[in-house]
Formats: sequence, C-alpha cells, structure tokens
Amino acid sequence: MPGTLVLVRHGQSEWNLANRFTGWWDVGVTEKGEAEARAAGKLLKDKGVLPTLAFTSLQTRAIKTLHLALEECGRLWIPEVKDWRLNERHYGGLTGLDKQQTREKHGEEQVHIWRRSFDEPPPPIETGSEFDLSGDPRYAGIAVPAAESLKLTIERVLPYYQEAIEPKLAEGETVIVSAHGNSLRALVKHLSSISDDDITDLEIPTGQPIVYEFDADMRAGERYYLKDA
Ligand SMILES: O=C(O)[C@@H](CO)OP(=O)(O)O
Repeated sequence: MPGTLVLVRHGQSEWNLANRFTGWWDVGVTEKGEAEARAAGKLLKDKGVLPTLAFTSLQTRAIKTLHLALEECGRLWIPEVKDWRLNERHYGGLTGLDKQQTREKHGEEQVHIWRRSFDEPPPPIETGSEFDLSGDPRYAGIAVPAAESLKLTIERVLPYYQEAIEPKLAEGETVIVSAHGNSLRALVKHLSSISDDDITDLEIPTGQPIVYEFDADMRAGERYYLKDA
C-alpha cells in the first residue's frame, strides 16, 4: 500500500518576524516557531501519523523544525535526508531587505510581483555582496542561483521529489518533508494540480502539517490539514 506524505513549513523564523526577505539566507526559528514545530509533532503523535523517513532542506529553520517535531512524536531516530533542492526560493538582490521599506521604495505593486509572480525572478544578488552564499561550504559543488522565481524553484524541487521522495512513498513509507513556503508551493502545485495563476495566492501556514495519501497508482488524494482530520 502506498505511503503517506506530510508537508510542514518551518515554524516562524527570525526574519518572518522581522519582515525581511529571506530566501536562502540561513536564519533560526523564534520561540514561537519552536512552539509551532513542537505542536506539529504533538499533532503527528496524537493522530498516529508517525513518520518513518524525513526529508529537509539545508536551511536551519527547516532542519530545526523537523527535529523538534520528530522529538515530540518520538521519531528522532528515523533516517533523514537533507538536500538543497528543498531550500526556499532564492530571493536574489532582495535578500535581507525589509519588506515594508521595499514597498515604500518600489511600490506595493512591484513588491507583489517580486513576491508572487509565477515566473518573474527578483533582481539578481550581486556577487560578493553581504548575502551572497556562493562561498558557503554547505553549497560546495552546487551552482547557487542568483535569484529564483517560483517557476525556477519548481524546476529543481519537482525532479527531486520525483527521484527521491515519490519512490519511497510508493514503497509505503510515511514521509515527512520539512521545508519552506515556496518549495512546498512547488509540491502542492504538482500534487493538487493547481494552475500557475492560482498557486501564487496559496499561503502555506508555518508549522501546520499538510497530509496527502496516495492510491495504488500513486495518484495523490485531496490534501488536508492534519489538525482537521
Ligand atoms: O522571505 C521569504 O523567503 C519568503 C518566505 O518567508 O517570503 P515570501 O512570503 O515573500 O515568499
């Protein structure tokens, strides 16, 4: 019998709270974010959805959320795979900027396009600038993008899902993916067949497990929030 997929967006991050464009920049989770992660784990335990295999990004906020949730449901021991392809979309030259100040400078409409256009990437990050991560050892051997649209994010998340995660679901594993607003949009778009136009409006809440079950042909059923199950 095919397995179950649980998607969790990391708990509130320091820059979610500070309202700064984050992308690939590595920030921690706030106390509230930690509590959200533990609550996600408690929900998994209470509902009896116990992960057997975990996937996460190379970013601390997703890794930490995963660990806190797994600890809460007694599953810290399961195998775990970290991959850059589950990272948040790269915010390019906007990384580190205050979202409100950027609205005041460039206008509401432009900022909305940068945040929620399907295929228009934000301006590229300058090589050697404060938030350039191309020299970060965790990305050794990886071509760190200069900026990503949601479309470009999908182009690396989806093949990874199909190669690494889907086969494990087909084998019957209960897979938890702890990731980010846009890498999870990429997965939800695919699994729930959401159009390019509609996916950008879908807001994925922090620390709230989303569940998909699959039929024998590996077709995903309706997604639901575990809290509503
Ligand atoms: O800053 C970011 O990296 C993301 C997620 O927090 O923001 P946005 O909501 O603009 O996609």
